[in-house]
Amino acid sequence: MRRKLAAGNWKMNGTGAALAELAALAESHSAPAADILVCPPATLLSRAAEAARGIAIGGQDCHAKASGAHTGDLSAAMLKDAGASAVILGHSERRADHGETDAQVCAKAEAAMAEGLTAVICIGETLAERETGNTLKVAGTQLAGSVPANATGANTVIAYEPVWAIGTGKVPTLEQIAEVHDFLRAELTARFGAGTADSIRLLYGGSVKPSNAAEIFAVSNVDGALVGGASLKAADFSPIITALEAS
Ligand SMILES: O=C[C@H](O)COP(=O)(O)O
Repeated sequence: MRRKLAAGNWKMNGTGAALAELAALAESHSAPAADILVCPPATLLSRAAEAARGIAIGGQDCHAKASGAHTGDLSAAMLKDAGASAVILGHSERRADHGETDAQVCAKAEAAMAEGLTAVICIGETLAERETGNTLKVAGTQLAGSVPANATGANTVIAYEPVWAIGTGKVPTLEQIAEVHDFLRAELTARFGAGTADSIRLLYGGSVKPSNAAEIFAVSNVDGALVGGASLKAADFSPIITALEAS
């Protein structure tokens, strides 16, 4: 049985004052029936780890190399040292802004896993790809190229995030979410076998809010959510976590 996961991605939002939201979240969910992960900007990782009290903390990216001349980058070991237990990799914003390829995402995931971090690997189609009927083809290609061969339920989480649903208020139909999540589970089963595939959590991401969370969490093979905007305030993220716990 997969334990549900509510993951928050603060993206490039938040200074020290935002840690009050994390503290409030921890206060409201001291014994959660689902795993909770918050991924703040790297500048807040250490302080977030102190404020989190039971909530896991994650980074939003890491370099594939352990150290070296890579100005501005952070290694998996650095994230771990700052208190992270997970890292988001291959988010569509990084794929778009920094040209990250599936192979690069895979190398980063291998580096994260080698440090004992859980890799939250993001995939998802653009609107043009959906409208041309290529959603599953894109999802399958990204999954195959971005997920390392040593993936397990302990070191890997997959987040399906349609690019057109991120920060737009647009959400796929529940049937569309189910189609992709069922497909991803089948692809993982074909590659890793049922035992491993059944242990890897599949998150949905893209305009998840308190008002739509429960119906999304009822969808086949949805094991939680990767939440952007609605993870910034405890008042928004908390009811999403509660909906997940009840699902
Ligand atoms: O990583 C989170 C996703 O990009 C979703 O963002 P959003 O909830 O603001 O649409």
